[in-house]
Amino acid sequence: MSLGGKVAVVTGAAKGIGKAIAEIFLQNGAKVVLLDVDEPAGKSLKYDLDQQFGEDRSLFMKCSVESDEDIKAALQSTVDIFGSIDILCNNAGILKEDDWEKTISINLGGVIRMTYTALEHMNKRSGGQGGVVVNTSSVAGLDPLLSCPAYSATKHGVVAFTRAMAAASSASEYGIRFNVICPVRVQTDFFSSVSQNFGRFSHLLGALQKSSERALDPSEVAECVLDLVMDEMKNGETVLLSQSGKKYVTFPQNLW
Ligand SMILES: NC(=O)C1=CN([C@@H]2O[C@H](COP(=O)(O)OP(=O)(O)OC[C@H]3O[C@@H](n4cnc5c(N)ncnc54)[C@H](O)[C@@H]3O)[C@@H](O)[C@H]2O)C=CC1
Ligand SMILES: CCCCC/C=C\C=C\C(=O)C/C=C\C/C=C\CCCC(=O)O
Repeated sequence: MSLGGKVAVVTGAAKGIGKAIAEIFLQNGAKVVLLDVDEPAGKSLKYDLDQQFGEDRSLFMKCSVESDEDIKAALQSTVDIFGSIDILCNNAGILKEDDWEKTISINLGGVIRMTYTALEHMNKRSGGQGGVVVNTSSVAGLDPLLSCPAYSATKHGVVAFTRAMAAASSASEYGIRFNVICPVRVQTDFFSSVSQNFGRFSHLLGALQKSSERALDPSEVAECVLDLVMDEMKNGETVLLSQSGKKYVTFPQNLW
């Protein structure tokens, strides 16, 4: 799949992993819609990207993945301005164990809300052109972290939702592939304040730390996302991304 002429929507795009995903898509010829709640950071990134790629290659829209209204408006504007949605990256996420309802609403609810609204534009069965969705889970979506049970639950949910949607899309001929990435620690602002966000489990922080292991660079995660977008054979894949590279995760089959 070439990205020339394709339109990608990325949530949590103003910084960190989302920013790296947006950049690699632009480098590969796509148009990119940057969605984020952080308006100053989003506008500043849009300005920088305009200098590198030209003003007509990206849009920034303030959009919370918690808001159906924001999502509907952002995706309709995307189609009105750029003509289609070909790629969706559900990447926005937070970790606040002491506000677990918000953590669930953004990390899992946001993925489901965005996906169902995007389907209205992408689904081949309802006039769309098909495409690909890549969701950002975490290693915590495969191996729960004891210091953040709610965050781990949301990331397990993102893996399950992605796998179920891949199967549902194939069975229903939506023409949309679904894949999920599960990175270990990545060097972003996520970690600069994370130590205050473990709430009642703060005393467990550090129990699993492997300080000798380097954090991944966001660009390494973006390369993995690009592979999953470009390779049309990839559907229903769960990719664990660690310091030793990427590994396609297999799950037990025929359990019932
Ligand atoms: N940094 C890490 O070590 C890892 C991060 N992840 C996941 O990667 C994703 C991105 O994380 P980072 O780039 O590290 O974090 P980050 O904190 O650098 O960036 C997250 C972005 O999401 C935005 N955001 C927050 N709430 C939002 C909402 N309601 N609607 C729209 N945007 C919203 C923020 O404004 C921010 O720009 C998250 O889902 C995170 O759980 C997964 C594994 C490791
Ligand atoms: C400082 C080393 C942390 C290792 C965490 C590895 C992966 C992180 C994945 C994420 O999605 C980020 C989520 C939470 C990580 C923050 C701290 C984890 C601390 C783990 C622990 O000691 O319980």
